[in-house]
Amino acid sequence: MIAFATPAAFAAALHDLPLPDGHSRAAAKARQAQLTKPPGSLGRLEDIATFMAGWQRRAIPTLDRGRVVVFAGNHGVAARGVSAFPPSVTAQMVANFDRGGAAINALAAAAGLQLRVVPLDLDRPTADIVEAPAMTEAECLAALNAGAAAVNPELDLIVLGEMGIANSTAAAALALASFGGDADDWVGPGTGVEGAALAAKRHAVTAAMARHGDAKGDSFETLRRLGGREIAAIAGAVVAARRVGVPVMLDGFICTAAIAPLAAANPAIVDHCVAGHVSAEPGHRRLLDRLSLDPLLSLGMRLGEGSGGAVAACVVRSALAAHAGMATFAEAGVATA
Ligand SMILES: O=C(O)c1ccc[n+]([C@@H]2O[C@H](COP(=O)([O-])O)[C@@H](O)[C@H]2O)c1
Ligand SMILES: Cc1cc2nc[nH]c2cc1C
Repeated sequence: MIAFATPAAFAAALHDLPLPDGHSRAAAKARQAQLTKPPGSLGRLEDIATFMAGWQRRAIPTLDRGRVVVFAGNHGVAARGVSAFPPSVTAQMVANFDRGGAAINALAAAAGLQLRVVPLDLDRPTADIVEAPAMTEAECLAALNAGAAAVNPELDLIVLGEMGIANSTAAAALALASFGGDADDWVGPGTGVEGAALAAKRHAVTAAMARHGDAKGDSFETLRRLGGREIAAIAGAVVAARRVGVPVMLDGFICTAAIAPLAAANPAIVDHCVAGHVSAEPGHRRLLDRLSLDPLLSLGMRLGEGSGGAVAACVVRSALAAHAGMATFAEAGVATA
């Protein structure tokens, strides 16, 4: 299992990243060319099969062991009135996940994925990022390692999700620190703020950036100062998954923002990741563009909790079913072009 002992060890894990297996990719591509369809006619499904083959290191990849992991955390910046909901909702939704009543329970089951929920110190919110670093070094390392611990090397796919009232403020700050621009480029309604609350959110992101902006260029420090526990856990999970060769399905704006500081340090960190969807949060499209990620779906979703990633996993399942199950031209006796 992967663990990061120090901030320097985390930074080092972002370099010399493992590559997909070229032979398995080539074998999958060759198989696609032999299946009974005009070449390329399954479009993106063909690319998904090849992608999964490379990371799973086999010509015929599977989705028998897929897992959704939802990390939850609370945020001190919530006290600034930047969310439409009170922070108590984070723990209440975790209880709802545990009872099976949330969207992700239904969507993970529909996608044939196991669901794991990881609450991270919910009764100890991170510090308000306008006033102080969100986390201490030890807290940030613990969160990164909680993420890494959720990655079983035997998984065929891991779908990452989050729950945390006010975390779209932290996500906007991370995107700003990683890719520049101004607060307006990255701040949006989140759970549904408008008017004075939206202005408070914009102000919080601008002020947090003024305080912590000198950390940009250092992915650990950026996560520690501007992120949150569930966000750092996603970052840790993405790095750990890469080191053990497990492909990752990303969810919405917050989930994607978690890897923005990593991609700023090494853009190749996204190579084992698929963007499940583009959420309705306006900054998400911009962030995906900066990461050169092309989302599979655009459904107007903005829920988080891994929901968009779980729906997109159904597309992966379809891609792999066609790849494994179709006959070749030779097997079916169908004439080639
Ligand atoms: O995934 C998204 O793109 C997304 C967009 C807006 C809101 N959310 C969810 O809503 C919460 C963050 O919104 P907020 O307004 O509390 O910052 C958090 O629990 C997220 O999972 C998620
Ligand atoms: C009810 C609710 C459910 C959520 N799931 C993810 N983020 C959420 C935010 C709220 C407010």
